[in-house]
Amino acid sequence: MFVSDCLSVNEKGHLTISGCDTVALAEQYGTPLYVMSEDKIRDTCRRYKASIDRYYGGNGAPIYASKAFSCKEICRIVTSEGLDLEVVSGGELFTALSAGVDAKHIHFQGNNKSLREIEYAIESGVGDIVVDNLSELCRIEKISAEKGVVTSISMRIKPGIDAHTHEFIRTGQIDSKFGFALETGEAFEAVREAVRAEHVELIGLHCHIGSQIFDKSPFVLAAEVMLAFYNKIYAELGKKLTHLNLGGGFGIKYKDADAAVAYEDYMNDVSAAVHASCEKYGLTIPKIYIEPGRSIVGEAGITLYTVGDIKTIPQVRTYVAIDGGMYDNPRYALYQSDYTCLIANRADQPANFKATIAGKCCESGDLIQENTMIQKPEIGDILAVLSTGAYNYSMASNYNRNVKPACVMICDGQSRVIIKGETYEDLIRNDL
Ligand SMILES: Cc1ncc(COP(=O)(O)O)c(C=O)c1O
Ligand SMILES: N[C@@H](CCCC[NH3+])C(=O)O
Repeated sequence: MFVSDCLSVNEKGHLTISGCDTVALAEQYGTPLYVMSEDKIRDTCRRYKASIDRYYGGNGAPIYASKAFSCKEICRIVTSEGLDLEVVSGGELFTALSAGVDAKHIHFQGNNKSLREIEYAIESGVGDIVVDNLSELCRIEKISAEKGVVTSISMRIKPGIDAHTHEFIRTGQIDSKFGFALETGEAFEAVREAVRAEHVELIGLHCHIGSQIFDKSPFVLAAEVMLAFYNKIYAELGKKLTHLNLGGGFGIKYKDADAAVAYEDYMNDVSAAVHASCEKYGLTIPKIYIEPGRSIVGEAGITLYTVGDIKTIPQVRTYVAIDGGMYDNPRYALYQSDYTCLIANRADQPANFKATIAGKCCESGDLIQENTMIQKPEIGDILAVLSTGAYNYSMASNYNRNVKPACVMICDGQSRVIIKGETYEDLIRNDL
């Protein structure tokens, strides 16, 4: 009924998340409020881990792409389930290390890592730095030489695959700022450089074709393209790699109509392609990594707001104004992303009222959803936006000097704060 299996309705007609009444949560913690289900996150981690175990005998791991939601508690939860962690900035690395994540299980991505970030990654002993471009390779080589260490690296390859998703969140096609192109020979030359370099050890290849992808075929194609390249490196350079990271990007449900594919199905088809390609080239199956972010936390999260005003413009539309907006969820403003919205305190009622959900920022485009069907709203209602666990908190800002909401985690029917809500004092902390 409600996009995610951790959501339901109780006898009061209130929306629940993993057994907790969302209206009670809004009362206890205030709104806006991010709410995450630990049960759901752990369940998804276990499904991914079981797939790596089933198809590759555990040789490899799922890596949680922490950009989807980076905070200490989520880092602790996913790594306690045996996942590795991907970080893309010094800040995400600091968060992961502060949470106690073993640096060897951290993969450092990014298309323009600063000198400071590279030094920090090397000093911390991260397991794998994923190199995006030649200048970065030179920087890593130089810093490693200065420190007298050999740094493990992978190369980010653009497999030339145009996945069907929003233009801004595609990354694997040739016109992308990320990685080395295969078609032009750039990737091969970069690998040759990496193999020559003395203070880096090239362990593997990485690709990521985009995000929120429902179709299985681009993932299968990417695996085939990457293994052909993996083989070429051995055949022509005599370099045996050991790791292949096939990226993330699996689609989740934002609306009930979204045709999300079960993760096991992706894994089944992709692993069939991996096994077939390895057999074709006579390769030992490398350690296989996948790097999902959205699909681990997305459907596990909701955001609760209070309705503060309802403004009907005759013959035009009705705006339902909430106490949050693009500062806690910029995704509609950025990508016109779909969301399911509902009145949490009347979740059992029919959604027969057409509303545009407006945020409180000083910006006409500050909307969460336009012309969406919800239960007839009243001022003071709790409005829930579903599937907000990924790329909401992590993309939040302080626009208009709004404070970022708290986040509570639900486990076994109990709630606990995992991120405190910001205060006005937090806003001026660094002001001089
Ligand atoms: C390199 C890389 N890995 C992993 C991810 C995670 O993708 P998703 O959250 O769609 O699973 C992304 C984001 O698209 C990415 O850029
Ligand atoms: N931030 C995007 C996805 C980017 C994925 C990271 N490369 C979203 O909200 O959908």
